[in-house]
Amino acid sequence: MNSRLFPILLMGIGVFILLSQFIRFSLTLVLIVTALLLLVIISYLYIRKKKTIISNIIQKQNVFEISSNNKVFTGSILKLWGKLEVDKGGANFQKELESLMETLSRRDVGFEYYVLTSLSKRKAISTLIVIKECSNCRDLVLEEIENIKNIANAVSPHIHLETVSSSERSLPVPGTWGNLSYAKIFEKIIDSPKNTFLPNNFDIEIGYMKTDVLELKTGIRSSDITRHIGIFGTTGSGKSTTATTLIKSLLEKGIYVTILDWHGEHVNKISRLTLLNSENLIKINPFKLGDIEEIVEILGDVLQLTDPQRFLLYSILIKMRRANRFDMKMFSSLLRNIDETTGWIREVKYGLLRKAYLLFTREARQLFDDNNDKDKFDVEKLLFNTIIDLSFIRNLRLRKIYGMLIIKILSDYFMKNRPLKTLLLVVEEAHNYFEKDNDFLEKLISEVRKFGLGLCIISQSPSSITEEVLKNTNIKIIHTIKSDVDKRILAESLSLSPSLYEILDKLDVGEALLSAPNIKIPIIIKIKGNP
Ligand SMILES: Nc1ncnc2c1ncn2[C@@H]1O[C@H](COP(=O)(O)OP(=O)(O)OP(=O)(O)O)[C@@H](O)[C@H]1O
Repeated sequence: MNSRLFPILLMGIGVFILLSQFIRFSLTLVLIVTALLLLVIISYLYIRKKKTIISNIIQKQNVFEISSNNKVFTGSILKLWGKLEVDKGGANFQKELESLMETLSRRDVGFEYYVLTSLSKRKAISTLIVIKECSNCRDLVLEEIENIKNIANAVSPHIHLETVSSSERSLPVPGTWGNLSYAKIFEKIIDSPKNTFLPNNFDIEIGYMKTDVLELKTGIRSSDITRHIGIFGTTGSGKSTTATTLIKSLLEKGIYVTILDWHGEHVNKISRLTLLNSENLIKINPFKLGDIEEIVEILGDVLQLTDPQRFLLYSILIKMRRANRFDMKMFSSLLRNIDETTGWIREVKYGLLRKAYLLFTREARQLFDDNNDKDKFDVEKLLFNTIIDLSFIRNLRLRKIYGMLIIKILSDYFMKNRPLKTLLLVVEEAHNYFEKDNDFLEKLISEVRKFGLGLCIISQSPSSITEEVLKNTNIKIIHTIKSDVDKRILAESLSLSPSLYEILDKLDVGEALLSAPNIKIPIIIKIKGNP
């Protein structure tokens, strides 16, 4: 019991005895009054004891002194910083902090240590509070701070301790709140996107996004795939794996996929897709396919024809249509029989013959020569859900022509038939097709979206792809990019913030920057590995 209770009790009893000389009290009244008196005194003392009264806080030279219930506590506060040495990353701050706390907890020098974390305005700061019950002991506290800094140097070399100077803001002293356990983190800006930016409206899951506290599944909307997809990244950064993850998710949703596989990378990776290669190749007759101008555009681009040579090619194709003959022999004979009325025509004719010679080679005939005059084939049956392995076509220009003709067949089919189905045409090594301004491809990419055909353009060299095509890929999945030109072009097309631009060449394999219509700002995600 409190030492002040006895004098007060004695005083109360004395007053009562004095009064009892003048007034006659009954015994019961005496007992009741005494009990009440005792109750009041005990309650008063109990309430007084429960209250913690901080009467004074003084801060001087980064050392504070707190007077609380007639006791004095002296201490200091140190801010925790993570130090990263350039070119020597890999510091595990959390582990180092734990070693520091463990070492401090073994110290028996009368100090107490608290790690206190404040969270405000998307910023978290952790501090180490060093405190001891003592008065007039600033020097002792300063000495202990020096000791702690030396300990930190030894056991947690990447943690820097900085004394916090006084501020206008007052916070409750931890001890007054009981034995709380505090989180341990360093000062950092929490850069996780605000709730409104989180990509939660997706139905095609492709990976997850890491925030400071959790991993959030993330993806794109299947309804956006006709707005075209671009997957970019340096060799080995994870492009094909990302495409495979995406394709498998799309197939599960009932969306059709056709892969134009330049290097045969996808062969055997997706069992649900039929493989087309040299064994079961579909022969295509380029002279028979739709719009003559587009055929001239495709052949002219690959064979690098001059404008007069394109014109000559155009006139030959018109003649083939009129004669209703589309075989290579007819093409060859019409070309050879062009009147050499002027030297200029002769020059153009032999220039075209020289360049078109590629179309008469054995390899070309295996791909294009279609003598049986069949002008229709079942596009859905033959081309939907297939991997077209182009790697067996040795001549790269023939490979490109064949790939472009497949793109044309599919786009014509969607535009003419509007099949109420959605197909994603995956174009691996897309810079081989979209490398220069090509009216056919530019027109195609802006038009086909309305008809249910989406393109997924995969390339390690976005700077080689025409700007129009890059602009038209509304979903971009960008793996690490090392070349400055490529980084700049992608950053400009997405108006990236300087911090995201800096990250572009530092992403790990499988990590990517995702920009899509279902998210407000680009985010860094980890793509699911091959499911
Ligand atoms: N999301 C991922 N998770 C785990 N591993 C991955 C991931 N993405 C890629 N990898 C690994 O990285 C390697 C290269 O991946 P991938 O072939 O997809 O890269 P790429 O960019 O297509 O390369 P290239 O341009 O040479 O074709 C593979 O061995 C793959 O296992």
